[in-house]
Amino acid sequence: MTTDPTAGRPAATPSPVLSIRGGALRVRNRELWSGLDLDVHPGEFIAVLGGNGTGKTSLLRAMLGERRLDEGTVQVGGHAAHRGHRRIGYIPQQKIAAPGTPLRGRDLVALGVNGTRWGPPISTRGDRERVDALLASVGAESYADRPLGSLSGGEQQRLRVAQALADDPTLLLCDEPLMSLDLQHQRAVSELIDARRREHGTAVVFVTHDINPVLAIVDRVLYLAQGRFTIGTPDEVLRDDVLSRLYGTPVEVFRSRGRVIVVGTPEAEHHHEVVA
Ligand SMILES: Nc1ncnc2c1ncn2[C@@H]1O[C@H](COP(=O)(O)OP(=O)(O)OP(=O)(O)O)[C@@H](O)[C@H]1O
Repeated sequence: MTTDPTAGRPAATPSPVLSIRGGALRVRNRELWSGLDLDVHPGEFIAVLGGNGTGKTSLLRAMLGERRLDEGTVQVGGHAAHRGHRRIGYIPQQKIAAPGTPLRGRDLVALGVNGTRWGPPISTRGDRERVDALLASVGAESYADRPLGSLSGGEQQRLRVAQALADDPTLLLCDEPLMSLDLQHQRAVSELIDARRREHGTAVVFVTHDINPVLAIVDRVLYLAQGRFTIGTPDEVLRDDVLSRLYGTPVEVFRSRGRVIVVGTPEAEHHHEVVA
């Protein structure tokens, strides 16, 4: 197991945006993981991989200050994580709006701009211009005035990205943002997030079941399994020996046409699906 919080990174890097020391989480007397040290630096893209219930969402909630770690500390920008941090953008696990939802895409993005995510409607000209710029940045102008419930999953997800970028975040937390999107929209949403971190130095923590759509842009992987974890570059982590040690069972990693396929994990056997 790799425990070095800077594993896989070159020396002499700027101060971390996010820093976890000795992190541990437990649910109902079950340890999800412990001893987690992780530094995430400006512009870094960290993928968090792992099967169902390994604590990926709980980890993001600890970064958001919505859940306390059972041990250890989480700092964002040098201060203890707390709720309502203005410089954290959050894309929660996708919820497609019901067909009758009257809220428009423009309103969703405006909620991110006007101070609190659930605050009053915006009114100032500056805010309206900011909403227009955000809508343009995700290519959503043409459907911004339609009710959310009438938009496709990919269109809604672009709007969620725009909302998460509204506060000019230094840290962007994404919880399965590609879930139920087709390949074209997976690529489009990944590119939006990648552009943000390249152009603004936003650090990205990206929870995903499938690393393949973002394999080319991931700097490091935090892989959670069996109450343990490992951290490193995709080449360091996505290997037979490393994952076999992590899972405690023989696991094979195949690479084909730029894709990674992991075979032999308990998740793959139970769900007949590829994990990474
Ligand atoms: N509020 C809660 N109360 C009790 N148990 C919880 C709570 N939130 C999460 N858990 C449990 O903690 C474990 C980790 O949940 P979490 O949602 O973090 O996992 P995950 O890795 O994000 O899973 P998935 O891939 O299925 O979304 C699960 O067993 C879950 O049932």
